[in-house]
Amino acid sequence: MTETTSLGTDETTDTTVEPTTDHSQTGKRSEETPEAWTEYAFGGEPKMAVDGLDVHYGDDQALDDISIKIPEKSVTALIGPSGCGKSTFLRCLNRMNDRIRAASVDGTVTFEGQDIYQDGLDLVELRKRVGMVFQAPNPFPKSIRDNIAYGPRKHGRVQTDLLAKLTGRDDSEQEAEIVERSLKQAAIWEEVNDRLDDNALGLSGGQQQRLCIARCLAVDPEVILMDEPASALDPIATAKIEDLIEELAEEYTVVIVTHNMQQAARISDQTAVFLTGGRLAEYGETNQVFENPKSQRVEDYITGKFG
Ligand SMILES: Nc1ncnc2c1ncn2[C@@H]1O[C@H](COP(=O)(O)OP(=O)(O)OP(=O)(O)O)[C@@H](O)[C@H]1O
Repeated sequence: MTETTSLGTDETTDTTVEPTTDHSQTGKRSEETPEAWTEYAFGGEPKMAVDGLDVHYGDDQALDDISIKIPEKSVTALIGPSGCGKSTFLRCLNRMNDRIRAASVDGTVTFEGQDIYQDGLDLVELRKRVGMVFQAPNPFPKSIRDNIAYGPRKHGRVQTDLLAKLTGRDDSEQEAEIVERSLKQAAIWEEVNDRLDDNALGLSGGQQQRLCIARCLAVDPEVILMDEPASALDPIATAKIEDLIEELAEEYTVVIVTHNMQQAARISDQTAVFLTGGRLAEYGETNQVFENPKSQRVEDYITGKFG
């Protein structure tokens, strides 16, 4: 994830430069993006829908008129060259950009038809329903158990502290169930169930990332946003995360930013390709986007001609 305060065109990633390929044989055009290239007709109501989204950091535009409908219980991959706005887009889905002073967001983002940018929206509730997992695993410097129980305690779902006990309420059993269920869902229970009181920082990087996924699951989200969740991990840990994401998509709506095109092709149901300038070049069913892209620029990007 790029977290900078200055903007500017990086010549090495400037995909606004036309590729040198002769497109006359393919009939694909690279300069325009017809709506048909980004309108993915999947049938049914979208879990989330983004319409005419523009994001600026100060005077610099990071996203330009993005419209996407995200189907539920599936994996949506966001790919594209560095700096094209993938992380910015992801952060718009649970209003994490609100925390960036320079960011201004225009357009509409709905969650099950409800505008998430409407005044007075409960952001804690939104981020509970639309959870996020970051590139670098970021467990709290607490025990494994406390990491998982943190959210349920904060949201008042379980009370296990001294005051609760004094007032006759003790949800320790319920908390233990949430901890076990979340760790099992994140495929890490077997590795940690005998050391739940150990500090989470003692786990390996891959284990820490699955712990962070478990922490996100503990508050029962409906959508899970993942920003390059495996980029800091070795191939074995990455494979575990990929398997886990595919399993999670049976129950949750997953939106993942990845630099790894093979990963996107392996695990996602639909793929959105962003290109420099913060524009959406193509959005559709993953096999179609990778095997028969409508956009020449997307084909050039996927085949490694630039980016
Ligand atoms: N906090 C910020 N303040 C100012 N500009 C930002 C900020 N975050 C991102 N940008 C700028 O917005 C543009 C899009 O950045 P973003 O991180 O969303 O792209 P990305 O596609 O996720 O990049 P990468 O693949 O390198 O993580 C870039 O030009 C970046 O410099």
